[in-house]
Amino acid sequence: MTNIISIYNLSKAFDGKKLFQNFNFTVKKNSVHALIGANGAGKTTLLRLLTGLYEPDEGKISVSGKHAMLLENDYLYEDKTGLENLKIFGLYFGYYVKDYKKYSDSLNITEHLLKRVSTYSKGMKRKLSILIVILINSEIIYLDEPTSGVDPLSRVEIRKIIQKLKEEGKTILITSHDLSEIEKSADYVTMIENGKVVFNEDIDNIKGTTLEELFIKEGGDYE
Ligand SMILES: Nc1ncnc2c1ncn2[C@@H]1O[C@H](COP(=O)(O)OP(=O)(O)OP(=O)(O)O)[C@@H](O)[C@H]1O
Repeated sequence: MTNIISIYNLSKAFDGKKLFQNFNFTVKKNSVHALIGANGAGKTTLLRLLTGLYEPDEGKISVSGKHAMLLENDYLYEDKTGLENLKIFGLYFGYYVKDYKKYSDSLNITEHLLKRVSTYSKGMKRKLSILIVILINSEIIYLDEPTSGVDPLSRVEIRKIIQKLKEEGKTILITSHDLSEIEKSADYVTMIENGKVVFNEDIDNIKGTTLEELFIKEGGDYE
């Protein structure tokens, strides 16, 4: 499998403090790759570097394809319905709203789309944001904490949609603190700490030990 994302020798500092130094990282095309690490490890910053929001100080970042990103927080029009949100974001991003049903059914939010977002639970808002990101139909999908604050049933639905996207040929890079969820949905896991790769594994190679055990062994302060 070819690499769709390659980071070579990245350095990035904030206010003179180095976060990433000689950092190397690759993501295989059409895989589900998880980035884990304690608070402040650099996961969101890495996504910002990949999406061009931040410039590297040194090194090379190569991304072969268009991306869309689920942000850490949901930015939705609370006083509009779910469907109206889909339409508004469709205007911004240039997607056709008619293509949404197969995904909204999998996410189990179709029947809620005529309700105002202000009546939604955190899980429903997260799923609506994910639906918008999916409809953008880019090759690479970044999901920053997709299951944070989400109920167990919605977590299963989000996991299923990630697999569906993979079957459609997408590449998905997820940041998460939800290690049991990552074990179920990722093909590859990279743990970062203080801007360094602590381990980078094929999920099949860590079977027998849990990600949580590995995380603690490698020094992360898992909450
Ligand atoms: N624009 C910025 N200016 C100054 N410091 C920054 C900036 N962006 C990120 N940082 C610093 O980089 C470090 C990593 O933050 P980041 O949000 O990437 O961590 P994270 O792994 O995503 O954490 P969390 O799990 O809490 O979301 C933090 O110490 C943060 O203060």
